[in-house]
Amino acid sequence: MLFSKMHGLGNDFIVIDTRGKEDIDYNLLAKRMCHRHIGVGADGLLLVLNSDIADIRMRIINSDGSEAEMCGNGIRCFAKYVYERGIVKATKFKVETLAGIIEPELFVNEYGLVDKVKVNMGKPSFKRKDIPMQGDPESDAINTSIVVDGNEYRITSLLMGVPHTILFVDDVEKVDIYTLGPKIEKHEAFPRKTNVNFVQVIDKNNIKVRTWERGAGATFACGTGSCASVIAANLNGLTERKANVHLYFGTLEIQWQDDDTVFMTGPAEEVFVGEYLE
Ligand SMILES: N[C@H](CCC[C@H](N)C(=O)O)C(=O)O
Repeated sequence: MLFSKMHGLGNDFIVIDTRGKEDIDYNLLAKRMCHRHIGVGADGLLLVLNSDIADIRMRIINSDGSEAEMCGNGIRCFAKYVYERGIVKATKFKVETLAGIIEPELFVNEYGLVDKVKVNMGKPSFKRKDIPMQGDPESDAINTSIVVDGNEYRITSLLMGVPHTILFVDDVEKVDIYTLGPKIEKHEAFPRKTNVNFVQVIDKNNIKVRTWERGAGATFACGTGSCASVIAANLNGLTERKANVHLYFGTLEIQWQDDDTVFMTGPAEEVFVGEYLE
């Protein structure tokens, strides 16, 4: 099976054109191909499929085999993949996902290759029934708290295509993400678990984010998590609605518009193509 290995600021993916190959167990394939030692290695598997309601359809399966509704870094890679292979001809198009229709816009360089993608990520939801999160279904989870191992943590949780929980810290490098991340990811407050973002505010327009992803563990970057982190920082009075998210391999530009729409702009890279032999 032919694949492409891509990444968005170090959040890495295997991309496969699965049009006409729907009879494969992609949850199992994701676990095998994403394995860092006996597979190709990636945070997730992105599938290209036909759509009846948009120009193309994307599925995202985490490295643990669970399927997510959306993937911000992934859709930038996906958009580059389908454009450069002529599967989609336009530089702005609609992608069907489990989180709804997402609209990437490609920036093509002088060689006809995509090096930056601006994505309309849609609108966040703050209601606990949408996140989903325990508590009054109509209430939000802005600046609330949860208890983990007897310790209380201030959090803000919201839905940005997928569930995200944000904690503000003084230094993202000093967070024990491997201990606290999974405990919050699987906390009973979140019926469908949650992605966990540790956020260090630098100033009103700049933050650092370190993410523990639902179904994938610690990643170098998370697109939906970066969007959710800027939204949460603004709601908590810490940043403007437009901010740069500084990550290990570069920066994502996030803008939460007054009409509630979120735009994310950042790079997408293709590293290699290969053939999976299993
Ligand atoms: N890495 C992705 C998020 C994947 C979400 C997935 N981990 C889940 O919610 O199960 C991103 O860039 O937005």
